[in-house]
Amino acid sequence: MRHVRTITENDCNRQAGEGPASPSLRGTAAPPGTLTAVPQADQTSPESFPGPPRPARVTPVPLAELARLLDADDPGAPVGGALAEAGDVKAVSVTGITHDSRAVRPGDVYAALPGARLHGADFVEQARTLGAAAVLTDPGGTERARATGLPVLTVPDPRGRMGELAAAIYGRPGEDLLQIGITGTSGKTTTAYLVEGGLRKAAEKEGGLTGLIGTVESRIGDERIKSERTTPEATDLQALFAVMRERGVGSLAMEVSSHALVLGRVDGCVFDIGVFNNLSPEHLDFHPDMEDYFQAKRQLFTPRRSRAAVVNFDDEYGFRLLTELKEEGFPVVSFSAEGHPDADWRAEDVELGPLGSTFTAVGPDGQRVPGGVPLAGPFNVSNALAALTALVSAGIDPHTAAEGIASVPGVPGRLQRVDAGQDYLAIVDYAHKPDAVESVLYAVRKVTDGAVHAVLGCGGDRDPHKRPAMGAALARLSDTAVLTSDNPRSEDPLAILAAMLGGAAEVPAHERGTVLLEEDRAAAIRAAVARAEPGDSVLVLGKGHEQGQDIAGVVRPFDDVEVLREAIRERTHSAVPAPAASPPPATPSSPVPPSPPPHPDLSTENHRTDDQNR
Ligand SMILES: CC(=O)N[C@H]1[C@@H](OP(=O)(O)OP(=O)(O)OC[C@H]2O[C@@H](n3ccc(=O)[nH]c3=O)[C@H](O)[C@@H]2O)O[C@H](CO)[C@@H](O)[C@@H]1O[C@H](C)C(=O)N[C@@H](C)C(=O)N[C@H](CCC(=O)O)C(=O)O
Ligand SMILES: Nc1ncnc2c1ncn2[C@@H]1O[C@H](COP(=O)(O)OP(=O)(O)OP(=O)(O)O)[C@@H](O)[C@H]1O
Ligand SMILES: N[C@H](CCC[C@H](N)C(=O)O)C(=O)O
Repeated sequence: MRHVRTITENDCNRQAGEGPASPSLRGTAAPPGTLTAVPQADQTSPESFPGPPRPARVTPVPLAELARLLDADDPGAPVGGALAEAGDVKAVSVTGITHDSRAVRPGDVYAALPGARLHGADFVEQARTLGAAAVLTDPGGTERARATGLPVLTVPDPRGRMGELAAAIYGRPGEDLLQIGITGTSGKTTTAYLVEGGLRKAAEKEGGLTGLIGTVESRIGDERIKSERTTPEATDLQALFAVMRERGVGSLAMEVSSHALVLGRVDGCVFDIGVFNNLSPEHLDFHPDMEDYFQAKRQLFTPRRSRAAVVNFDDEYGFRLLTELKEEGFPVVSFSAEGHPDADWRAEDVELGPLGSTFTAVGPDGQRVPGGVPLAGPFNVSNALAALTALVSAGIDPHTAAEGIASVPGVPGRLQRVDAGQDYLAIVDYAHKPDAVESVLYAVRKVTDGAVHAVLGCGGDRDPHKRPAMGAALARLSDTAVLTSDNPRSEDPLAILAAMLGGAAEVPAHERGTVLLEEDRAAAIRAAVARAEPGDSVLVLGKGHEQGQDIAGVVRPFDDVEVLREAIRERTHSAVPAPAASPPPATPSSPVPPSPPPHPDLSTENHRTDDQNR
């Protein structure tokens, strides 16, 4: 597959012991929860253009038409309007658009955007060299753009216009796709996979391919492409829609982050269904407060962005959204995994298991649909019910939807089991915010007879406010809490650890497990594995599917699944018995604060209430 960073046919993309690499995620022998993540973040074929995929065929659009589009919608554009800035536009036509000078292809509009760190206008020369046909920019970039000799379209807010322009250049591809967009602090990726499972099942019956766009990967049918971020920038998103349409995709599930809504990445899209999962503290470096964060997500549920809403009745912010949407007369359907009778769809007869759960989805007309989800934890019942409600709202038969959801083989890095023949549970999960850490620890506690040993770090250059709460959650809810590094990025890993430890120390000593500090993530994982006994659980949290660790701007290969598997094998082969029931001595790399008795006692007598062990 050219021009696309594809991972479908890579041998790394399968589990040990599986058969030959399959182009499909379907039909593999892997048990639930073991789907692998994309293996190489930067895989490109030598002859391909850098950057995300583009459609093979685009009908050239005269630049004058684009200039008119901008002027028509923006009579207030400065210096005589966009058209006046565009020079001799009659001779120029356009076949693509990008906001990244490095990804320019011949015939593109290069959108030179003002950013928080840089101005895209500083890269116009590179764009010209690579064959840009024109530049879209703001007044601050006009002069630099003109110096290239290219036609220049100037508007006050080019980021705000880029999406509609991209949609116009690629022939409004989103209009030909059934689109389900999912937002919320936690569960977007999982729900998107589950929705795609339902869409696939429907497509098997009705024809066509399905698509997926999200944090881990994008999928065009069975082809898997590494993602750069949760929601692509508008230029890349519209191109991806066009590729999907070109290859016969009829429906797609997509994650919509709050960044995407604020930064115009989904401009030019109207989702058939917008799904709201939940809201809890996260990204408070980007959003000044929770209200701003809620309002950002709220934008998805306006006629400009969605035709109908599916909302979590059980979530505090979900309930507020539901109430507001009903008052506004916006079409909305609610769901409740807790079985609230006022919700349109609710879960009954929920049976939670270590590998997944079953439930009955009860609909507004009393219909009863047997459902299942191949991932453990009550929150995944909620994600599955969200998916089912969205699929039904999009017109898919509920039984087909439920069948498709239950047949999803797993979600990379989400409650992903690692099995190297050990007699304890080992799990990799992407929990990297307080609410998710708590949810996953509660879920694993429920299915663990013995002790829970959990490893967690916090990402650098990301919301610092969540660090103490994450440290506290780990200390409170695990028997061994190993605090370690995530992606420190430009920050001092020890400073991040100090903030986590501060939170852990706030938990009264009798309510917390043994707290260990180990800056080196692989060593931290080994430390957790070293403490595991039969019937225990080892959890490695925060990085999930990620394939690298960013330390001081250098990304080294690091895959929690592989490191955990290796640690388990090492321990099995060295046959070292689990350490005796006393904490290891404090060393410079493990300055352990005063800790309670070790886990055999903790698991039963850690003074936790039933509620805490819920
Ligand atoms: C806050 C945020 O999201 N910022 C994004 C934004 O940055 P920015 O506007 O400040 O851009 P900048 O770095 O100053 O650069 C200015 C312009 O120069 C361009 N440029 C820059 C260098 C160059 O060589 N050539 C070039 O053309 C850039 O493409 C950009 O258009 O536009 C950039 C270009 O697309 C993004 O890379 C950048 O994402 C940053 C790196 C990021 O980390 N974003 C994360 C937080 C994010 O978006 N996360 C959410 C997930 C949230 C969740 O659900 O957990 C997501 O949707 O992924
Ligand atoms: N509905 C939920 N409620 C609470 N926690 C959840 C829920 N769904 C998933 N989680 C937890 O959050 C983690 C991230 O889940 P997932 O990737 O599905 O969410 P996300 O919204 O896409 O996250 P992100 O925005 O950080 O990429 C999971 O690994 C799990 O620990
Ligand atoms: N979408 C999230 C992912 C965080 C994952 C975690 N491993 C980290 O690096 O902080 C972000 O970019 O903030």
